[in-house]
Amino acid sequence: MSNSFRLYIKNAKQAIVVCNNGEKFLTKEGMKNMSVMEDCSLIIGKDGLLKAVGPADSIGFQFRGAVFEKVIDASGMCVVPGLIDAHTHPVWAGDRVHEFALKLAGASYMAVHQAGGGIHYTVTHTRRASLDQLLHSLTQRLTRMLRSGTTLVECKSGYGLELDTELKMLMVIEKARQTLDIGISSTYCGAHAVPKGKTVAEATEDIIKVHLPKLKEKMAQGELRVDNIDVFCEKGVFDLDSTEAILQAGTDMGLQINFHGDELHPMNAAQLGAKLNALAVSHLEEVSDDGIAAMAKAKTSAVLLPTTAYILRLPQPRARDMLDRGVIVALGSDFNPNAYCCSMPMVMHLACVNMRLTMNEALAAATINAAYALGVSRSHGSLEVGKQGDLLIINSSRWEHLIYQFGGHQELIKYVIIKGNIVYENDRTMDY
Ligand SMILES: N=CN[C@@H](CCC(=O)O)C(=O)O
Ligand SMILES: [Zn+2]
Repeated sequence: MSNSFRLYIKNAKQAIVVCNNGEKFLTKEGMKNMSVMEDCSLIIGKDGLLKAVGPADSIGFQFRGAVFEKVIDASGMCVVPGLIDAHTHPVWAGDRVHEFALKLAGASYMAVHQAGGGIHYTVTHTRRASLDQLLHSLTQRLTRMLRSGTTLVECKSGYGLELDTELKMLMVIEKARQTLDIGISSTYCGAHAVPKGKTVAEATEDIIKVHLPKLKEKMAQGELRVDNIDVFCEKGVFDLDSTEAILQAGTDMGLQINFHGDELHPMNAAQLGAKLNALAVSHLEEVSDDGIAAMAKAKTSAVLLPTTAYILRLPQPRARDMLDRGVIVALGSDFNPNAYCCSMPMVMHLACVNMRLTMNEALAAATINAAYALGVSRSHGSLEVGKQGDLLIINSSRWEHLIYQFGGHQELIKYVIIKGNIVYENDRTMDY
């Protein structure tokens, strides 16, 4: 075995490894007993994978004489896995700050959408934008996410609604994947709204007969990598039958299902997700008891989005009922022009206060369970030997400060590390 490694992090006060038995996800009990090590060191190899995680003394002894490209003395600091954001819409042009004012004055999300604003407004601007413009703004947004501790992010298309713009968005995501440090899971979301001038049936047919075959061709040629398929299943958008047809066509071409459901109206989307073996259904503010039971049984994870319920003043998703019944709960920022939030620490804080998650539950939901929602919990989501060396070093002697200090992550996160490389070092941390 080689005696030369990429990174040695020594003497951390705490390392929150999250789980240590190769679990693919955690449900309520596992989240409660999340694995925390005191006085710990970690080693990451030149392949970017974790080689050792354990007591500082024994790691020091075991690796005496080894050569490290970089050593970080983490005395008094904490190590947590890189955060995983399981739901974002980060590729778009044209902000909607004017609509924020309308919503503050009482307009509902759907009233704005049906009046031609909302997603339609963003579609108009995104269709006009060049690939380079979209890539520039995406890069800035993903950089903000990275500096807030996100090391893997799901990125959706969905502001094109016609083939060329959907492909342009997916190509922008692909270029970001190839050039940026942050990990990306790419999602085709051509069924994000029914385009103006088309019926639901026409839009569904266009997606199944035109968009998906083209996507399949580009994926086969190695031009694009797409991991997931998404539909906005909602009253006045895509109904349950058209949602099922689109998701089934996506799964037939090898995409993982991860879709918007039961957000503004109860749609039985959770049951549909369970029936189709979806990896995840997002939102779920209006999920029924039967939907919760079906998701628990099928191991379809619930991606909860605290910013959406907060900004739109929706009822909170019933996170406690989901946890009590064994649903795999994950978190996402839902970054989009309606919910402009790049920070998973703030998302975790909102999940704790508004959805009544414990801090342990919030961290598990933003790490191992978000990895599960994206189908990557074999390689991501915990600090276990053999997994990718993605982690944060926090300038605090207790990890919970990352959640407790609302908005304080900018002064707390000292290092963001991906595959053992320091991708962000923050000189402005303060340890109180
Ligand atoms: N609900 C549908 N999609 C997004 C909002 C997109 C938008 O308003 O631009 C969401 O998840 O919140
Ligand atoms: Zn969304």
